Amino acid sequence: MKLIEIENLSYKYQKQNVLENVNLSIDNDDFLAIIGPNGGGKSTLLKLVLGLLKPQNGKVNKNIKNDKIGYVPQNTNLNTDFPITALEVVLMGHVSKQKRIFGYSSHDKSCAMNSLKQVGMEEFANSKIGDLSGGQRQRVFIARALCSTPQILLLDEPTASIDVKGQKEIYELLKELNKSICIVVVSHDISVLLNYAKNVAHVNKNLVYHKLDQVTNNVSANDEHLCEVELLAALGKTQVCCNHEH
Ligand SMILES: Nc1ncnc2c1ncn2[C@@H]1O[C@H](COP(=O)(O)OP(=O)(O)OP(=O)(O)O)[C@@H](O)[C@H]1O
Repeated sequence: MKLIEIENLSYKYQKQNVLENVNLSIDNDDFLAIIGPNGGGKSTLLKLVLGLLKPQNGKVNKNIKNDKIGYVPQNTNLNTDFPITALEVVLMGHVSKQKRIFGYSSHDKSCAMNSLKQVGMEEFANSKIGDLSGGQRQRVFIARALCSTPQILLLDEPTASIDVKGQKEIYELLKELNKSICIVVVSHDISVLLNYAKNVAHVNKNLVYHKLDQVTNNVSANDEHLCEVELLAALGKTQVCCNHEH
């Protein structure tokens, strides 16, 4: 089933064209990697899917309600000194649905504990968010997005500033979640992503789409040094231009 269908989408901030004539279809069981250079328009595309920005040209057709789209934003490592527990962070996933005057119900709390369990963080429920590692903290933010039992989970650079072991753990978690949820990840971790993603969208104003199973014969997914340029070369998009040096 198609969850999202994007047709001829264009977007500009002031006079700067950021996305041009983008087409993309996302199925309910997809694990889609969105890659591309800094400033290429990846986050803007996610915001358009989320409905945070309105298309200026073209359409974003959604076959799901907005509250069934989970979102893990960039830079969740900011403000780690804030005195809040992992459980409280996850409970914030309920806030937009029902504004509560007298705190959270026991049902909210058990849902939040359930989400923490899904990401393997239930034993850290009462830990301060600032006392967790980057990878653990990211799991808590994923748990927060899971509170609304989403059908699709959008993650914007979920493994930025997390060590290699932590990155793999996050992707293993996403692979597990992908058994029942569509996963869309913006990331620069190409070599890690290759082991997990089913499809790749390269966004640099325009969008070029590739089915990843057509690549795995040409590329070793275990190559730690694989970079975006090599991946795109393997995909057949050899006209990519960059200043990359090994
Ligand atoms: N609110 C905004 N107002 C004006 N320009 C913006 C705004 N948000 C983003 N831009 C610009 O739009 C372009 C695309 O930004 P976007 O964040 O979508 O790229 P990105 O591919 O996610 O980049 P990165 O990999 O660095 O996160 C950039 O040139 C950016 O400076």
